[in-house]
Amino acid sequence: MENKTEFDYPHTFVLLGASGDLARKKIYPTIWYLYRDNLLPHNTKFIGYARTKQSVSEVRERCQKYMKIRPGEEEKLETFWNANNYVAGSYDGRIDYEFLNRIISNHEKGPIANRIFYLAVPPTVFEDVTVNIKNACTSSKGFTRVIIEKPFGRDDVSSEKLSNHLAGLFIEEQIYRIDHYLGKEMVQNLMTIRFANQIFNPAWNRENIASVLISFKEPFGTEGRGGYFDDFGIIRDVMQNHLLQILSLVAMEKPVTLNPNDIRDEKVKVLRHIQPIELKDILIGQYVGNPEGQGEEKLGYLDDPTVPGDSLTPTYALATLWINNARWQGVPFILRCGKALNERKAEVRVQYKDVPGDIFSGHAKRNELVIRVQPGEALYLKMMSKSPGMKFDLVETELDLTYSARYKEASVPDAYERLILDVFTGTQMHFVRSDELKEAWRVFTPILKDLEDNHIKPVPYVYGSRGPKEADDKLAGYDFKYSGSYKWKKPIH
Ligand SMILES: NC(=O)C1=CN([C@@H]2O[C@H](COP(=O)(O)OP(=O)(O)OC[C@H]3O[C@@H](n4cnc5c(N)ncnc54)[C@H](OP(=O)(O)O)[C@@H]3O)[C@@H](O)[C@H]2O)C=CC1
Ligand SMILES: O=C1O[C@H](COP(=O)(O)O)[C@@H](O)[C@H](O)[C@H]1O
Repeated sequence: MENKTEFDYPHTFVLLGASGDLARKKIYPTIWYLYRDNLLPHNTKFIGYARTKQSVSEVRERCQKYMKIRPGEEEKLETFWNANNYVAGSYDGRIDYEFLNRIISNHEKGPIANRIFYLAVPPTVFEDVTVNIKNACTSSKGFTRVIIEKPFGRDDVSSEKLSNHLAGLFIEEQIYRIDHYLGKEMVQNLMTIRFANQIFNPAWNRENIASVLISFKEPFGTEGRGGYFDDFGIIRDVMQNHLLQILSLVAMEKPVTLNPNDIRDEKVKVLRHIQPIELKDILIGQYVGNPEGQGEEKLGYLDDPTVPGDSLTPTYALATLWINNARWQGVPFILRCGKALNERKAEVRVQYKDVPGDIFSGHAKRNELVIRVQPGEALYLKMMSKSPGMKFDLVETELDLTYSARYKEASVPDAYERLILDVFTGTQMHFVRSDELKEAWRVFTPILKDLEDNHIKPVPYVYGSRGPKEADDKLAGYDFKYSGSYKWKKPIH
């Protein structure tokens, strides 16, 4: 008898919210890349579902410019779109989902057939959609998995309500909560760096590390999309999820095995050691226009017509978290994120303590291990060395692993590509479990409430700057030393 694997059975990928921005710009292109690279089960069909009446050709046309089609791929692209279907239906009408179910069933020949539902829909229809998937579209002869995107609520209460709702419909193994930062190369590398290198592990603690700075910077503002953002703000948009996920990977203990639940158990454990953030440990900012800037840079957050003129929503935040365990007690973990800043950057900066027993008259600067998530994946360790030649002076230098130089042939997949493929293969290592989410909201809900209830005014900062000046003073107060003396020379390869 022929030996079939999971990948030989029919799979259906249903994209709910197929007419929207996320679907067009991110999800259709992602499933195309996976299909193009033959990474998906060969018998996979794709169905778009949304209220808008449209044909597959219209979906295709709208996605075209985001698909990055290379010469020679035209034929494959045709077969991709031939494997697509589109169903127009409501989000709350069971009858529409029964119709969707019939369409899915049409190609499910054989004893096993698996289904994946991607919810690229606004949170307002989340409950209706999931109830209808459960009642009308669950696979009767294979797995049913649902992928959901943030926001997973806006505080502890609403998040718990959503978790309870989902738990009433699906088991945790069916729920894939996306935090796309968990799909990024260097975020995935954190565990390897820490646990596959004896040089880092013994010094990864409060005896050696002064502070940890985790940053996210974006060089553009809300650009007319402030309506959505204003309801959430940068803390909910980036800090409570992406930056906290990175923190948990930097700070957690070594998991028992690489099993996804062992890893997530450790992430939950370290989060449980974190106290809710206090007002004294946070600084919030909001960008104002730069009169000398160009185009959008001239406009402040409040100039966005979709934002209320008196909005106090932060577009920048710096918060310090304290982990009260034996490894980290007293070490500030500083999370910093903002929009309309001077550059695009996401990085982890582990700053080591000053060398005790100084014999270099105060010239030795602190070591820093920098893990740059983007742009341009890199890991570099800033260190002191003797200046080359006759002199005995110190120089600041680095051990540098820049991916573009070291791995010239490697192509780093996009975060969504990895994560969607993980859903097909059933690996939940890079997805957020409900108890992780609960801990994240426990840490952030009180401070969000404090900021909102007390109408705390964000500090203004200029579009295109490094953020509020006060943020650097705050950093210095948390034992993060910046000397400004490090000079990097890009190597010539
Ligand atoms: N492999 C590679 O590609 C490597 C690249 N480099 C590059 O060299 C450059 C310098 O390296 P880097 O590690 O950033 O070293 P630096 O110590 O020079 O840090 C520079 C960063 O410090 C921050 N900063 C500036 N002023 C202050 C202040 N008053 N207080 C606190 N922080 C401040 C700024 O970032 P922010 O605005 O975020 O606060 C700035 O980008 C970077 O562009 C880096 O990417 C270096 C080594 C290897
Ligand atoms: O989740 C979000 O992330 C993006 C930034 O993602 P990146 O992969 O481009 O770094 C951010 O722009 C958006 O506001 C936020 O919701």
